[in-house]
Amino acid sequence: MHKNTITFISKLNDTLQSFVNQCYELGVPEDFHIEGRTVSQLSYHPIPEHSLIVLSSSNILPAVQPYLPQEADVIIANRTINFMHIRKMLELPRGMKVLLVTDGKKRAIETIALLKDSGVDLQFYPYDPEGTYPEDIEVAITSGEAMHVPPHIDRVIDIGARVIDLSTWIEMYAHFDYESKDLRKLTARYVQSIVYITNDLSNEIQKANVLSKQLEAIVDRIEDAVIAIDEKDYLRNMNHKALEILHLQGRKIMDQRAESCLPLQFYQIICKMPFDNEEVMNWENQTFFFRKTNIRIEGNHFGYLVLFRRASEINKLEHDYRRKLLTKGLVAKYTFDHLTGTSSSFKKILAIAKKIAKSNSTILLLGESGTGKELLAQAIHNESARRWEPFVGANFAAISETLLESELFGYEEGAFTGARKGGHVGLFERAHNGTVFLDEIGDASGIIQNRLLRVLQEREIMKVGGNRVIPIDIRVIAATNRNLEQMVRDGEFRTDLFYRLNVLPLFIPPLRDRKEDIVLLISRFIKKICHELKRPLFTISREAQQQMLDYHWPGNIRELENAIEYLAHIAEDVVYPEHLFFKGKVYEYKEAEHTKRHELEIIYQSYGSKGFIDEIKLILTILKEANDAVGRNFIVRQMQALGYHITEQQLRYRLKILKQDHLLNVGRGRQGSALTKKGMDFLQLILKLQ
Ligand SMILES: Nc1ncnc2c1ncn2[C@@H]1O[C@H](COP(=O)(O)OP(=O)(O)OP(=O)(O)O)[C@@H](O)[C@H]1O
Repeated sequence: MHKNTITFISKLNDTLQSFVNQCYELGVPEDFHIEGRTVSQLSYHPIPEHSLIVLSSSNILPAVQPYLPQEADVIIANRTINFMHIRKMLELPRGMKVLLVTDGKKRAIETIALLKDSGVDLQFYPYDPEGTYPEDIEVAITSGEAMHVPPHIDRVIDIGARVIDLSTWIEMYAHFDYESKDLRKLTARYVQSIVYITNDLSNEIQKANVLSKQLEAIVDRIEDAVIAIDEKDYLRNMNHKALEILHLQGRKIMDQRAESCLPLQFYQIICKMPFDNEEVMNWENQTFFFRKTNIRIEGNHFGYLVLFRRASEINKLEHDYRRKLLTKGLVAKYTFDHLTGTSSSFKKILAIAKKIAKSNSTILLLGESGTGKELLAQAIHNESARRWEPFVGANFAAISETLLESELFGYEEGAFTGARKGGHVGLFERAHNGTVFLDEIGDASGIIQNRLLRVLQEREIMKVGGNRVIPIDIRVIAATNRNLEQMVRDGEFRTDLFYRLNVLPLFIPPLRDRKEDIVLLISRFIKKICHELKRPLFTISREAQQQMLDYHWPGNIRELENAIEYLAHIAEDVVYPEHLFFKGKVYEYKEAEHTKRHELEIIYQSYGSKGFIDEIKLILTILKEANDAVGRNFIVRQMQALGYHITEQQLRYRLKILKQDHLLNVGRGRQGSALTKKGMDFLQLILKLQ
């Protein structure tokens, strides 16, 4: 029989194990004999006689009682946290919500009390299998009982079973009359484990200091002014920029209440501001862009961050960026404000163009040469979300085919004789994130069409002589004055490429079909050119203006602009008919037949999509056969006789559309409607296509 036997008893084996480990760690005297029993072992593994019995908790006393030897000495252990494991908890952010899990709520509450006494600053919730706890908890802490942690919590910190505290050890030593030197050794060892963790902590604190200095340096280098305020309204960080804007340099404000150290009006602004929204605010007569964001760490809220910057600085940045693009020739100069025109057809185009500018889809601009397709493409780019990114144009009629491929896709170094060192970045690559304008697409050769199709389908390019694909993000706007549909039919243009491009087609009517715009354009160009030439403004006589309105402008707006420039050189204050170089020329409606037909086809498609075609065909046929202007009543009656029931209101709407598209003329008052030449052509097209 050993003289100094201690028998530890607990419910769980792990707890017994941690007690035995603690004996070795503390270096108990050699004549100590350690025994261990779980409660369930007691029935077949009795407690040795004369042993000092140490119970893990008073809870197990009733279960142990029947097995206690007579006059046994029993100590109920005071238990404490194993400090070696406390570190894991200190890594969690202060005040974070955590679930404390043991085998029952009571012990969880005890452990929480212990942890709080040890200075652990977390928001603990005791786990109760039947109870509730906040749903957003993401971390569980357990003292050796990870098996009870609810399965949806992924992060579990096991701080091990609680160990026996110093007071119980002293009580055990006293029971066996150990000398004071043994006690001193015990306390020294016990305290040492706390010293280890203190050392660890001081290292951690040093590391944290370095990190915080690094963070400060980084925050200071941010161009925005930054303020971090914690959830209790204390200022935790503020960079130089913020100090400067708020005139707070040199003041000791860190870790003070934000309300008491920030200028009151400023404080009110940031309090009222919604989260995660860019806000424009005025402060001391300057405009600022503000942004306020929550600071969340592992689902817990730790205050918020305010970032702000003077609008003028942002404008400067954007300006600099644009200037950079400009020097590379990658900027779209024109916006919708540069597009002149008041005719209803032109206004309709502008309205559609503004709408489709916002989308990312490919746009196909159709129209005769000089109608403003490139101008519109630039305006669309500048109205889109890509406006700060490059706008790159390629003209398929202007570059030779041999050059075109390397211009579009770039080439690798050594791709061919004469290839530049370092290779060449192609147009598509330069346009990355921006817009590519494919002008005169109808002039692209078969080979280029194949390559283009690939780019549009795959959104990636391969350089000439290269073997690597480069992904690109571009918006495509294509333009042509040719009839692509006819070209497809004639086998000159790839069908699949046509469908890729024809996503959002937009037809710009020739100038002769929107004469209302001519006067406005004339006055705009006069101002522009006189300003450039630094000459006084001039006017156009009524007769000359009438001739200009009657002229058919085959070169469209470009021709009109050139005409005004010419006049600015030759005319004094007033332009008379004799100044006009096209005087006497007769308007012949023989401009590109294909463009005319294409326009009619687009009208056909648009009526088709509204389901009007049959009715329109009937209306046009009635008008044609009447061979004169007829009233609405007449048309309604004729249609009814042919089995079509249409109200006068419905008819009025259809006539309005036909008039807008110049397919018929509607006379004033009771004069009725009559077919135009264009209307006649359109009827023929319907008959042909049906
Ligand atoms: N609505 C408009 N308002 C003012 N100027 C315009 C307008 N449309 C075109 N212009 C001017 O007319 C000229 C021709 O325009 P643009 O080059 O865009 O035409 P385009 O249809 O692309 O011609 P092309 O098919 O020959 O390339 C340009 O100088 C442009 O500034």
